[in-house]
Amino acid sequence: MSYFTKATFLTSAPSIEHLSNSDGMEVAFAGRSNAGKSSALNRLTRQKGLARTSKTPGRTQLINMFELDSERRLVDLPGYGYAKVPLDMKLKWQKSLGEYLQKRKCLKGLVVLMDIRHPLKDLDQNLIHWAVEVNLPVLILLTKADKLKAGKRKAQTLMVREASMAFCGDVTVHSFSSLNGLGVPELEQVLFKWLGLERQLKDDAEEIVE
Ligand SMILES: Nc1nc2c(ncn2[C@@H]2O[C@H](COP(=O)(O)OP(=O)(O)OP(=O)(O)O)[C@@H](O)[C@H]2O)c(=O)[nH]1
Ligand SMILES: [Mg+2]
Repeated sequence: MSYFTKATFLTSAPSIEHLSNSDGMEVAFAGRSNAGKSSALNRLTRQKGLARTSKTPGRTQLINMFELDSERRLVDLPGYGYAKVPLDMKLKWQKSLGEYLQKRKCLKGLVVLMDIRHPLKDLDQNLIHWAVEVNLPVLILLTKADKLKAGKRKAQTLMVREASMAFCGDVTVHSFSSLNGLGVPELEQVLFKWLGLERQLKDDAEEIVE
């Protein structure tokens, strides 16, 4: 059984300023509205209803925190870039997201999710730049990879890998599908590393062998 299946809902916060506990370690999932952040968290944790997903963009307005163990958390951030959100709210969100990346000491890495068919929009690039500036490692997941045939999927992944080199930081790119599980082992491996759980990875692997 994967370590991540034990995730439980911890708390919701209306904004980053309201986040309390900054002990331990956390990894945040960010991306445009509808990119598939909540679906990815559900797939990772093998819990269909852990994070709320929706066909309507902008569904996750709150920051939702999930606990893995007493020292480790996963964070589902509200999506950005949804056209119908008023401009002042958009600006406020961008400002607080920037502060979260800069100031939150327990943040160990950022997973940036982008639809494989429309990657690296302006706001995605800004976010990755902010993360790289504060030396935060970034994992780009190209979501909904099941929507493309293998050839196009590989071409898109290579294109984003090449483009991401321009960020000059610790940026890794994988294609991902919450529908069929593509990219889940790669995601798990990166999270184990960021959360200081390489030992757990070994245990999980041994369990599979047994
Ligand atoms: N085919 C396919 N659909 C997906 C995948 N991931 C998410 N979706 C669909 O995309 C829509 C949005 O998914 P969510 O997980 O709610 O997206 P989100 O990024 O959390 O959206 P917000 O909370 O609004 O920012 C839903 O209809 C999902 O079923 C995927 O890997 N493949
Ligand atoms: Mg969501």
